[in-house]
Amino acid sequence: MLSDRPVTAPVIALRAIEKWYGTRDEPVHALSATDLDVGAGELLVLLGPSGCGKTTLLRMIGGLIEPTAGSLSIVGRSLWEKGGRQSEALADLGMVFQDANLFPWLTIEDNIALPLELKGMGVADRRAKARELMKLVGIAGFEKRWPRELSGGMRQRAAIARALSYNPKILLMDEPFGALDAMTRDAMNMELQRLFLATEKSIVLVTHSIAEAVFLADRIVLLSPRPGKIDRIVTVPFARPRTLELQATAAFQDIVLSLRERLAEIS
Ligand SMILES: Nc1ncnc2c1ncn2[C@@H]1O[C@H](COP(=O)(O)OP(=O)(O)OP(=O)(O)O)[C@@H](O)[C@H]1O
Repeated sequence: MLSDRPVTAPVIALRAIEKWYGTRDEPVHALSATDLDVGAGELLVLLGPSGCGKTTLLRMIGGLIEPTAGSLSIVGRSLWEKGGRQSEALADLGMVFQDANLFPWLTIEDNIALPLELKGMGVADRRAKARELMKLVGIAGFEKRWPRELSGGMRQRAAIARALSYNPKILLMDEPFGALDAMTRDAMNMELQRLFLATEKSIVLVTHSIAEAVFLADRIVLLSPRPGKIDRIVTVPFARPRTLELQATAAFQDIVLSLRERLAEIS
């Protein structure tokens, strides 16, 4: 059975994208020339051993790091302009990191509304939008709370709501649940799947967890290190919505096991 979300025109297209970091010693070849497409409405997971370039790749897609070579387009528009400036394609991207990075002096709703404030939206409209998003991510009722008053999982929900505030087509997530306990992480995986199905975003997510990758992904891009490059791309065949019970099935465990074996070989 193939995934029920067909991959259509790419919303992210990488062509021969490469990254070298200059350091005091030798330059580091973080990613060798890489081609990759992410389809509209696809959930793509980047998986691989420490140092294989997952974060580098995600940050290049997000316009936070400029590639050393290659081209990168977002919904058909080149992300980088001449002179090292990002183009308007940046508006199609929302980012979520391992740490929620909420401002402690702003209420939850004002944290979520901040990108809209920066775009010049009035206070009533942006708070209404924040409330709508809080309902979507399951934290309605906490509008006037401070970030410190929320659990780690709730703070990550707020960070996701903030990333969705200006309605980007693509969500980029760097180990968004890496700091959460196992039960909260399971709950957040279910929540992310619900959001993914409800909003029809494309998502690129970095994780260290093989089970999380197999549970969430339409396709898993396995990267190998020194220098970082794509080792293989694994299509995950399970229909959505997926339940946590799926993880106990032989079919799920088979994919986890083959990825674990390959990870051990390339680490
Ligand atoms: N700013 C930097 N300057 C120099 N080298 C860097 C820099 N950022 C990353 N690197 C190097 O580039 C390589 C890829 O790093 P990156 O953080 O992208 O890997 P990763 O797969 O995300 O690792 P992890 O799973 O540990 O987070 C590593 O060798 C790392 O040491």
